[in-house]
Amino acid sequence: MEGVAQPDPDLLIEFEDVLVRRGGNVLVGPVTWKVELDERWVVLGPNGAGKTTLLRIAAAETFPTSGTAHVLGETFGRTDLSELRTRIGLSSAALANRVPFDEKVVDLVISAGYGVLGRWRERYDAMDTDRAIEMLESLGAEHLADRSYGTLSEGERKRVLIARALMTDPELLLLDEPAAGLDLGGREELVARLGVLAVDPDAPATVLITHHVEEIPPGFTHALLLKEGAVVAQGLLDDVITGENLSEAFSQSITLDKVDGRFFARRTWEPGRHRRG
Ligand SMILES: Nc1ncnc2c1ncn2[C@@H]1O[C@H](COP(=O)(O)OP(=O)(O)OP(=O)(O)O)[C@@H](O)[C@H]1O
Repeated sequence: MEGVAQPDPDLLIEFEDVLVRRGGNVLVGPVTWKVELDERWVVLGPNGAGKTTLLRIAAAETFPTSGTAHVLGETFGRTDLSELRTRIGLSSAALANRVPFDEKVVDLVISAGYGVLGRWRERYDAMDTDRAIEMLESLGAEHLADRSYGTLSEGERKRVLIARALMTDPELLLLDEPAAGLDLGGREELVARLGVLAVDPDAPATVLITHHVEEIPPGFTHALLLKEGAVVAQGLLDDVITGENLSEAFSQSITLDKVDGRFFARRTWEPGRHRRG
């Protein structure tokens, strides 16, 4: 691995020309991206833009086909990715689908500390339980502790999975579409919780994937906008989340509003455009 650059100790994610190719197709890249300690990033783009593929590299779940990837100061190709994964909190649909329905919520949160999904011990330490309840509290989900995962609503499941991702006090928190499938109330509740986390100086650096600007919690600082695997724009949130950039990413004219620190987007209304004849 001679010639591979040393990681910058101030960066949690440091990608240089990272690219993922499968079967001759470029799924994402080349992406050069740097995430610092106190930053909260949103990765936004249409279906198939490559968001999850990029996040899976940040989650140490997959290698890039080319380029250089450093996460938490570790260099891909030189480090044990399974070790690295223990330092990262991840909530994703792929993970949600693997949770046994009869798993008790508090056990699901605790088991993150042991790097497993299902309950694998008869008893956990009181300290483990206390911390799990604390994490559930921070997401407003402590009342669900004794319920089984299968009985939870979609919104409750999302909050429990984020509590689980926080259980190990990760250095990096990765949230893949945390608000997907939630109704308006559920989305607003989650966005508010994530907004509190975003401004907490003790919270880990966070990367959140979404298709919808309405799901960007207040307090988020940066954005990476993808289209067909390529970066449309990246940098400070207000510089990236603009009508112009969204129009480019979503291939239609988008009008954007910002109210109370939140973004709202819609297709630009063009009178007569949909009239027949
Ligand atoms: N293992 C794979 N082999 C081939 N193509 C893949 C593979 N995984 C993903 N893709 C393709 O790569 C592209 C990017 O997928 P990815 O899931 O990263 O996009 P996304 O932006 O997260 O999409 P969505 O918003 O719909 O979840 C898509 O066209 C997808 O079909």
